[in-house]
Amino acid sequence: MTLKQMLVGFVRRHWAAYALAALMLFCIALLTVWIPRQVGHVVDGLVAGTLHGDALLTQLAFLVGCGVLIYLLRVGWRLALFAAAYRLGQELRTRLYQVLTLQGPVFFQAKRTGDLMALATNDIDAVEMAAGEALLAAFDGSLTLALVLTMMTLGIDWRLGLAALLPFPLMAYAFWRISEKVHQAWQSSLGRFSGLNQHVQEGLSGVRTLRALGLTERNARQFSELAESAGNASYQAQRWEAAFEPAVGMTLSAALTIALGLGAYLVAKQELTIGQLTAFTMYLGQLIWPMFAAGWVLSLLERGRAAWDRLLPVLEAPLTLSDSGSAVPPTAASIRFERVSFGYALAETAALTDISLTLSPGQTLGLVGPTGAGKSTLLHLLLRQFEPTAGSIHLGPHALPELSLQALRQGLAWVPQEPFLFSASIAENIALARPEATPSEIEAAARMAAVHEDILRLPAGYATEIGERGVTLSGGQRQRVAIARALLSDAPLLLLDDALSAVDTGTETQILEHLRELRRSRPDRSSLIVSHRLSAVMDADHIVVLQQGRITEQGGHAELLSIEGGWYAAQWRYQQLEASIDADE
Ligand SMILES: Nc1ncnc2c1ncn2[C@@H]1O[C@H](COP(=O)(O)OP(=O)(O)OP(=O)(O)O)[C@@H](O)[C@H]1O
Repeated sequence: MTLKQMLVGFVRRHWAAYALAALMLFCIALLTVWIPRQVGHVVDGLVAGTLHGDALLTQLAFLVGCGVLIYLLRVGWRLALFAAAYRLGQELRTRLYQVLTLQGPVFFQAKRTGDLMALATNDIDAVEMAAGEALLAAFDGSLTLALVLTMMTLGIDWRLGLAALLPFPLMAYAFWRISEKVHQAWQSSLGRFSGLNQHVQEGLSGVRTLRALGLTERNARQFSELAESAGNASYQAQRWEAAFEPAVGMTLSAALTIALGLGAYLVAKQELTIGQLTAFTMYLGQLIWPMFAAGWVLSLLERGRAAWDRLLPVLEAPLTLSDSGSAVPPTAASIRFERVSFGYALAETAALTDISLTLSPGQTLGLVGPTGAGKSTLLHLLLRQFEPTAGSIHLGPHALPELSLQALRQGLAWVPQEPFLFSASIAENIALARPEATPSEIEAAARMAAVHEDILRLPAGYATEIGERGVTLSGGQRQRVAIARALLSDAPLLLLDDALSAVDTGTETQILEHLRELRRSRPDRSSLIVSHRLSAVMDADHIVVLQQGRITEQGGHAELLSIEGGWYAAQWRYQQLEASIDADE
């Protein structure tokens, strides 16, 4: 879809606002062309000595009244128009946001956050301007041009009108060449602004790391270079836009010279009155606005087109995951992986190979293995962030694609390795998946996640603001807030991805004990616990060891310990030794 098609569709949907603005502009244009004609009559009346006294005052009052009316109508059309244009900005932003929330990680791996933010702000603003200012200025300019030309040629003298138009084709050619350059310059400017945005976003997110590594100066230098390059690109675009002005000025000066020369000749031949020549030169002056409007409209449209060319591929990008399932998710969670394999797009080796495993309702499955073994990847497949390249995954009786993504994700309470907390109160962060939860339910979840006492020590307890504008929580506290969030949701399957790595072993034992109690009271709930620390999974009903994407050992804790030379047994001994050294210290 081109910018033009999109704008036509939008104007059709909001035709009433555009029609109202156009009607007001039409009245303005009529009044505007009527004024010089009236001034011409007044001048001729004064020259002939037929206009004086009350009649003269009435005429002048009439002219002032017209001026006030034009002013009011101008305010009116801008209000009507901008209300419509803002609606386009809002529609596009909502559409972009919806697209982004539906896309999977594959999409975000290929896109930079700074770019996406620039699209949602700068680029949509540019399209909004094209739908607002540009469309109406185009209408206003064309209307004024048509009326002024009619008055000049039919109302005054057609020979003078045609002669004054002689320089205009040259101006049209200049406009065409300049608008090409403006388009290229805006394309480059919007792209560089995106790069600048990306730099700011990364710089602010990683400001502590940059400071710790002593890289702030280098980063500031890079920023300054990017800012200069973005500034230059924008300046270049403005320079080309500025070229419209001299083109208008030169054309009008040439037209005025021709009009005055020929006009003087016609006056001398008494084929034109001085009043008519005065009115004609006033009309020529009125052509300034349509000419400027043309330059302005062209530059706004070119900027809008450059922004639309960047927005459209994102708005129309196919979803990286199909979402056509309609099955109802089961209330009791069981999972089944059947010969599942998966490789990341750019990776040379498979992240998971031939994985088969089962988790029954009410049971706990432990997933362990060395770093990079594929544990998180297995959870990502379960969350349908990626599709397996072979095999299938079932939640209850349904293969995952049979469920809608929304239904699937509502059935899973996932605590990632690095949970994200929003800039909101602790209570709101815990109640994210169930905003209607009562304070006592939130507190019960926090107690189960062993974070209640920590929260009470914060300045405003559960109402304490966290995130960028509030207090910063420790890694372990963040993990426990995220666990409380997961426990508060009604999802029957709890997925902990190394979610206890930052808490001490005492707290870990406490949380695991609470989880066991929860399972006894809700036997339909199951858990999948990924952990580096084997103590977190030793009581699980079944433990699976992953190494280099394959299952190498599985069974109960005791069974795995008895495997001679096995990874689990060796790791258990090592971790026990480590714990006893820690205890001695
Ligand atoms: N988005 C990605 N793109 C490409 N390769 C990836 C991606 N995410 C993970 N990998 C690779 O897939 C393999 C498995 O990674 P995964 O994160 O699942 O391991 P893990 O067992 O969870 O590791 P850890 O215990 O360190 O969290 C690793 O080799 C990793 O480098």
